[in-house]
Amino acid sequence: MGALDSYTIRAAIIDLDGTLFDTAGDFTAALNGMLSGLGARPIDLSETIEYIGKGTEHLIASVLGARYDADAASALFDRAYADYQTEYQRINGHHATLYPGAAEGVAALREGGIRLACVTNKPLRFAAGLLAQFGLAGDFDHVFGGDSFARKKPDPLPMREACRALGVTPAETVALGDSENDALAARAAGIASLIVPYGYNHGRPVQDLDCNAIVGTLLEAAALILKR
Ligand SMILES: O=C(O)COP(=O)(O)O
Ligand SMILES: [Mg+2]
Repeated sequence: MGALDSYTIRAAIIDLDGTLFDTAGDFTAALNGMLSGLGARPIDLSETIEYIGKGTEHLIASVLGARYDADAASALFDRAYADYQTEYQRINGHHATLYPGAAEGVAALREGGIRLACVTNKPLRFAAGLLAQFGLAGDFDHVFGGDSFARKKPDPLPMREACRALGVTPAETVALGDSENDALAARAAGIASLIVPYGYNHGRPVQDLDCNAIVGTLLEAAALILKR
């Protein structure tokens, strides 16, 4: 019995950071550009990874919160947020790599006639820019970012809106992600989910997540979805 045997899947909603791409190096470089302008302690990859996944506001608030008291962190937020975006725009894709099986999984799903949306908490322009750099933009029917809707994952709104845009029901859709934000959003939207173990789940094991299955790669996910 495969994890999706009772489903007829017509669409997949794929997360970006930690699922398609290892972007921890891009995040770390942009944060360090911002932190050096503030004269604050730099960040390393392992600290960055704990904060990725809940969008830019959460990321900046977490980084400042680990370096300043609450009043100083909130006073610095607007400047830090603006500086971070400038830095990220400049370095987007310089350090990012596709995970093994990610491009192959996307290609297999497309060839199998599955409609695809990318739903990420990353700002839309950075997500669209990265997909374009790696030649994947054309594979997605829609791309939605953390600034595309009023609420981000783990709220189900982005998943519901993606289903609407794709012209499918939640029951015909599967979400592929790397974190609790994807699993919770999918569950609340009534969408099945497959989770990869190699991304960013705030330092916690993905085995504890409420999902349909853990899959080693997106290519493995594609095989389950296409029931090959
Ligand atoms: O920008 C983030 O917080 C990461 O977003 P994602 O894991 O939803 O792609
Ligand atoms: Mg992710």
